[in-house]
Amino acid sequence: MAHRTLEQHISVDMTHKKRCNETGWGLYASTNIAAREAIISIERPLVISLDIPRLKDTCYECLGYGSEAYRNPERIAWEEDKKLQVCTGCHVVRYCSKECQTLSWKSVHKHECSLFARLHPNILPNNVRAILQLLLLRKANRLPHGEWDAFMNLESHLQQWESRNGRQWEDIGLMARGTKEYAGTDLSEETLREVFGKLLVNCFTMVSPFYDPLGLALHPLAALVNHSCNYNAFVRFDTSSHCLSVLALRPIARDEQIVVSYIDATNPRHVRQKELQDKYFFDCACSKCSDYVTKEEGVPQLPESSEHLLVEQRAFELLAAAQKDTSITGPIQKCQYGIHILRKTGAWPLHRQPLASLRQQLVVSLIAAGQIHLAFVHAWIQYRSIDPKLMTEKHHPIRLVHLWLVIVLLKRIYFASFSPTDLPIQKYTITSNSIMHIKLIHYLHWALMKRVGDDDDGTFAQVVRHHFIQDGGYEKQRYPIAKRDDFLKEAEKLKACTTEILEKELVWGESGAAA
Ligand SMILES: C[S@@+](CC[C@H](N)C(=O)[O-])C[C@H]1O[C@@H](n2cnc3c(N)ncnc32)[C@H](O)[C@@H]1O
Repeated sequence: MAHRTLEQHISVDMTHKKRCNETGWGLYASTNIAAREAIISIERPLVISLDIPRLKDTCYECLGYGSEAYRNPERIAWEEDKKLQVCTGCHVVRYCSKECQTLSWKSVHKHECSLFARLHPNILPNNVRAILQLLLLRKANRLPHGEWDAFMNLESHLQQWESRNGRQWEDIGLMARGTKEYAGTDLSEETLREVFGKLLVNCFTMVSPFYDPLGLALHPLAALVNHSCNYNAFVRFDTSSHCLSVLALRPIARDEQIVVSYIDATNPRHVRQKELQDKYFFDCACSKCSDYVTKEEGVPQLPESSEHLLVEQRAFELLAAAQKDTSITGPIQKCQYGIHILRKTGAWPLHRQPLASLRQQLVVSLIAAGQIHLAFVHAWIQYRSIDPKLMTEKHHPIRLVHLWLVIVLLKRIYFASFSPTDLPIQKYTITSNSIMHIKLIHYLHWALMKRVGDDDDGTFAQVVRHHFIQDGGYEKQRYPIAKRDDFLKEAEKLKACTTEILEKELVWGESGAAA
């Protein structure tokens, strides 16, 4: 079989590479690039690997969601129901159709299936599966021409991992030893340690078109994009086409460096700096890290007092604990308490972290607990009051996904057969006027359509358009303008409801903030 070259996988590339002392190699715009334009598009990155929980509810080939995914509240945004069939060879990976299974078998799975079967019921972590796949394809001479060499030229920070001599260095050693045994490769353990170092430093978190984390992905060209907390580009995955793209967030001038954010850039400066040093071995010197106060967000980069620092630390701990908690009420309580202790200080505007992340986690946890009405109110606060401060571009992909979530929740409320149990929502319930409710959904969907634009052919844009057409959106498009007064009344109701819920966060009763 003829091998595809590195270039054949790259359908768009508007960059050239340059090296500088501080940041190593980086990618620069080779022409003026408009906001939202694709800078790089790569069909089938060199490596993609699903997280262990996602192997159960995600098709191993097209990465579409199976029906199991509905139990995962983060995936509320995707409304596609597929029954997945497990591979009868290994009992590890699943497919939504025979076609997907055949494609996957031919391209990768036949090389790894018997190994997965041998280890079953144990499943290797995603980074080990990623490297095994790479080595097995290399051994079978099935890697696209040039990609192995390009991968081996990437930064590994191996010496720094070694001199830090921490837990991660131990893990790198263990993974290298295990992989050598499983893949039967001619590469030495030293080279395999280097291979793992390269994976850790250069992979992206692979997300669905709705930004649900799915696993990891790596491609040697995209790996050359450097970091800035004040980024001008973002990474997107269109799962069904396996396309990894880097898109411009704002206009980028010719010869300007393309920079994405490796981390959550909305976090406080000291948290960002620590994460970048821990995972990528550098001190960020971007414009956002150099300012004492972040101009756009208007919040101090460092907590103002030791008391605030302690509260911030506690709130971050509560956030991490809520993310891990698999019970129904536990994560809700943790988020609400974290929100309460931050807001009680009087120093945390709604968009200051980790307050914003606690609210986002609260939305996810409330959906999991079936408290759709309350989840909607918090999602609404996030979309209206928090996102515009944290992400100034109206078309920022996370803002669009949050708006989509608001629409999906409003739809769920409309079709829900139950009434809200939460008192403030009962008082102002937005379902009281069902015609208005439908119009609000349509109005927001229309606003989202405008922000997505007509020329975006990504999966997210396609799903948004598909649902708009299915709901008869184009015929109804005049409603919002004709009934502006009704909308204002509805907006007042929503505002009163959010104000009451926000006030309650300042009080901590025996059964929590919402008591
Ligand atoms: C994914 S690689 C990016 C390509 C890399 N510059 C190279 O030469 O291969 C990540 C590494 O690039 C470097 N890097 C990325 N962004 C940086 C920044 N803003 N300042 C300093 N170094 C940076 C760090 O060494 C980091 O571990």
